[in-house]
Amino acid sequence: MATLLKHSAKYALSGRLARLGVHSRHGGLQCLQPRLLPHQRSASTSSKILVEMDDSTGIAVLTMKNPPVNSLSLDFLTEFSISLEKLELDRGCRGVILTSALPKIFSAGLDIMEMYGKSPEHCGEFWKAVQEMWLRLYGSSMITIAAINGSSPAGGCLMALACDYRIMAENPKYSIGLNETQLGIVAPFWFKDTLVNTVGNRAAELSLQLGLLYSAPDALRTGLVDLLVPEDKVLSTASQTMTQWLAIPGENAIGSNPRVSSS
Ligand SMILES: CCC/C=C/C(=O)SCCNC(=O)CCNC(=O)[C@H](O)C(C)(C)COP(=O)([O-])OP(=O)([O-])OC[C@H]1O[C@@H](n2cnc3c(N)ncnc32)[C@H](O)[C@@H]1OP(=O)([O-])[O-]
Repeated sequence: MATLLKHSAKYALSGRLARLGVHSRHGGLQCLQPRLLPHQRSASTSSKILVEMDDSTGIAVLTMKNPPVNSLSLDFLTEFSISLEKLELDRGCRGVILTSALPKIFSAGLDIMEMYGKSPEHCGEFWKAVQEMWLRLYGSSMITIAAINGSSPAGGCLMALACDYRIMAENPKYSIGLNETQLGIVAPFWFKDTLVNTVGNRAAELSLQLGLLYSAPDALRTGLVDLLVPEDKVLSTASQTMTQWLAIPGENAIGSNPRVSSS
């Protein structure tokens, strides 16, 4: 499995590099651009993803900024996979925190406009990009933490589930879950497997069959997320947690991960 994940995650992206520089259809959002200290660098080349690498800690923060709701369009997914691949190849990078620049939304999931009225070729390319995003995150050799600072339905939840650890803002208005059934869609088996691996069989059955969206407290109770913290502490807690994980000697935290080490 590990070999499959790693090899699948490495297939060429160069043909899609041309998509970089395509601007958001919605545009216009003012994202905060933190001032970087000398040991920090912006590794970002993309308009929809901000990557900030701290060389002193080996931690990168990957911030999604695809307004209005961080929907996972083909352009966005391509940029995401390229950004993650670059970090994977950066020997100094050991951990990635995934978060959102948008207020109240982590990610609204797959961009529904990519699935409506498009050619079979476009749908195929889009679907490949969704799978690639999942393969890259789920099979990453870095520690990955989702700092969930807003709602995260469907594909947004999949993204969070593909990380090693999930920290969510304890705002009861935010929800997370694989709600595809409610949309008349059957979640693919790898969505299901990712959920089962996180919450167990029974909770996953209920969750998928009913298309449940969980409030932040319910998500914690179900095991969909690992920790709730006040909204303004999500990112700092993710950094502290990452530091703990990276303190595990050698590659042991990665090596102990059943999904990476099972083959
Ligand atoms: C096949 C395999 C499985 C499928 C997996 C999936 O992920 S399927 C996907 C399953 N995803 C869902 O079921 C999520 C559905 N979305 C929601 O539940 C809510 O939008 C929200 C909670 C994310 C944000 O609530 P809020 O009150 O803060 O914001 P708002 O609601 O006012 O929306 C603002 C604008 O964003 C637009 N837009 C929204 N989502 C999408 C999208 N996915 N894509 C594109 N666009 C989207 C929305 O139309 C509107 O556009 P407008 O009119 O301004 O041009």
